Amino acid sequence: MALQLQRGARRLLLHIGGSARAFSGNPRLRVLLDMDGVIADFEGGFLKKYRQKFPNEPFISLEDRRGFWVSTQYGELRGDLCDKAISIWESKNFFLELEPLPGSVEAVKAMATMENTDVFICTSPIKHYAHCPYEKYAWVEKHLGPDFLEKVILTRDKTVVSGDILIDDKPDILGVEPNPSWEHVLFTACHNKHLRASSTQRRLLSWADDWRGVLESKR
Ligand SMILES: Cc1cn([C@H]2C[C@H](OP(=O)(O)O)[C@@H](CO)O2)c(=O)[nH]c1=O
Ligand SMILES: [Mg+2]
Repeated sequence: MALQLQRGARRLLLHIGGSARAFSGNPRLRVLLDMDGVIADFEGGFLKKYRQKFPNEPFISLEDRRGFWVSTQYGELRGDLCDKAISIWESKNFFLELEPLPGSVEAVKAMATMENTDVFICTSPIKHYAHCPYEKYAWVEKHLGPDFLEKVILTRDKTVVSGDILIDDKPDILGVEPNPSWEHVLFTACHNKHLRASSTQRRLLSWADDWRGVLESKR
């Protein structure tokens, strides 16, 4: 009963947004930024390397992408294309060579210098761990600088990480914590742009969108 009341109160505070943090007395805003699809161009990098490796196979243009998992849509196109797609992001240098999404590096650097703001990169490695975790760190060092290595959180479950806001391109972010502390702001990507906005989910359309306004709304 007490636990239920506590959870209810927490949900209410989360519901009224930034004031939950204000009540807690912490003046600092903690921002969690997803990596692939938010600051690094996973979809563009995938399509480029897939077409290079399999020039005679059908492909899905970014315009026609639907659903979060690339391999699912390729598997629907033709069964064997699922494994061909997976072979791309399991290859050495796939994650390292992703281009930054337009404006992302500038925005992340600007955000990190804002007063009362803590920025973390919160990203999930693929389970084929031969290259991905190393390359994610190397990417951060290359594009954001060595100091940012302090800010990398690698986790397969983002619900257990605490923060005020999580900017992420995955529409459903699930894990063991049913009530994560953060508000998920959906970053628009080719695979999610056709989804109908849920009444509670806010979006950031790109890094040209008003990310400063979104952060301010949480203070
Ligand atoms: C397989 C796959 C992974 N990813 C990204 C998401 C995760 O990174 P991030 O958490 O930085 O968005 C990572 C592991 O799944 O690769 C896609 O964006 N699409 C895919 O189809
Ligand atoms: Mg992502």
